[in-house]
Amino acid sequence: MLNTNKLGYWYTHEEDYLFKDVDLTFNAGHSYAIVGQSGSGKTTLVSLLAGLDKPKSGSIELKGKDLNKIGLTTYRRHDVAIVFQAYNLFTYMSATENLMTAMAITESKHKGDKTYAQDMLRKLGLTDDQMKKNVQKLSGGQQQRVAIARTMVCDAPLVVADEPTGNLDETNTNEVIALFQKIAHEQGKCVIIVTHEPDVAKQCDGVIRLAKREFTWEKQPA
Ligand SMILES: Nc1ncnc2c1ncn2[C@@H]1O[C@H](COP(=O)(O)OP(=O)(O)OP(=O)(O)O)[C@@H](O)[C@H]1O
Repeated sequence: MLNTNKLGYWYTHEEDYLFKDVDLTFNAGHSYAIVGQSGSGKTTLVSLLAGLDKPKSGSIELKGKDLNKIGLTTYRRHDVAIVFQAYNLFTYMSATENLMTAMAITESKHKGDKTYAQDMLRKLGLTDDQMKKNVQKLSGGQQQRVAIARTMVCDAPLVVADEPTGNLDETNTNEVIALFQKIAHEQGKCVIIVTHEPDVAKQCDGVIRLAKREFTWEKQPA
């Protein structure tokens, strides 16, 4: 699905690189955790994988095609769905409206289908009353569920999440991770999650650790 070829990144000088010559492969139908100490470059890596920034060296390919050839705007609109710690929902809209907007922007095949959006929110545990409310009136766990539902109604084959459980308690964390597993195993998407939490990493099919400027596989999907 997605692979990096000799990927490298640095912010100021090349000699202060965060990582270099990184070759990683991410497959459809699996979830992956990216772990490593604070400041090691995890967020930077997923920003590149999500097409939010360009590599300084090497390249990233989706199904064998360089992201630069696809075009980062097209890639972000059609191929990747992003979940942030801070939810990044449209705060002046309801949960249903957030999903409807995402489907419209990404040209999802379910564009305009309100029942589909509501069914997805229901599946993720939101009540009819909650999905009509302005999202700011929902709890953190409920807002993160809306953000995840948003990735599920879009057709993007790739889901990238940066600390998606950072603001959640243990129960909500477990539920959110179970949802990511469903997205990978039942919808056949490729899910990549940056996390500080060992319990979250443990539940993913693959674990990649960034240390000493190198990414290494701690666990590879079966
Ligand atoms: N825009 C920027 N300009 C310069 N340096 C930056 C910028 N963004 C991040 N950095 C530096 O790059 C390094 C890697 O940052 P990054 O956020 O990718 O790490 P991380 O592993 O995700 O950290 P954390 O676990 O704390 O979120 C850090 O030392 C950070 O200070």
